[in-house]
Amino acid sequence: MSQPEWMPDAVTFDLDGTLVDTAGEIAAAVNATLAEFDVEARPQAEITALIGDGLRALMLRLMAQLLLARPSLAERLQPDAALASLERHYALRVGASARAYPGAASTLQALRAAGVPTGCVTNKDGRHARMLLEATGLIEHLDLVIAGDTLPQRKPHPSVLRSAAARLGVAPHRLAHVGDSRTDLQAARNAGAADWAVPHGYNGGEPIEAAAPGRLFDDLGAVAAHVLALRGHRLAA
Ligand SMILES: O=C(O)COP(=O)(O)O
Ligand SMILES: [Mg+2]
Repeated sequence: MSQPEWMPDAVTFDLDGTLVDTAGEIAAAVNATLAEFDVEARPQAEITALIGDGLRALMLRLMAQLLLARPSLAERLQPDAALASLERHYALRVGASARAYPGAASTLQALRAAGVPTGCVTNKDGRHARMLLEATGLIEHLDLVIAGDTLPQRKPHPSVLRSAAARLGVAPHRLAHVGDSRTDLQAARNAGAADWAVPHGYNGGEPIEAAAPGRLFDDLGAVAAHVLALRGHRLAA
């Protein structure tokens, strides 16, 4: 007799690039910051490729790239001032143009209706994450939000998804985490959770296939369809 397929008891989702397409407003905030320091705008793709470890990390990496190419920019692009400016510009825009990916709300809803708790685990700061989840209406379909400043560590540290699992009342190996980036897959593997992915996100500008996800879904709707089919199978047996 064949083994029944592994089925999660809870599912967590990454935010940027997984539940919500935030790249446009992040790039707009970054370019508004650069303009304030008299630095020319960068292409959206260059900024998008830096999303994944939080806003501060994004800006510091972008500045390192810019300063490498043009050391003289150091005179006017100071890290503390640039980070403070980005915080202001992003706070003005967060949730304004970001859109939930197709199927985000219905997927969360369907999972919960089937008795599978849902969470959002992001490296974004909590205040920004909450604003986005409220603006997109996803917050009401989530049992848990863990942001980049909720715990002492952030993804991919093993404690993050272990803590998510504990708060959702399941063992880490009963959790599936769905993400758009290598960081998410690593966070899942480090915690002993399933490393699932969707292809529509950012992942440093590289296809997520290169990071060998345990399971790659075409879209968010396919995640719910998969879990519900497994549960139906299990319930019917
Ligand atoms: O804000 C970021 O850079 C990353 O956020 P994410 O963990 O939701 O992808
Ligand atoms: Mg992401």
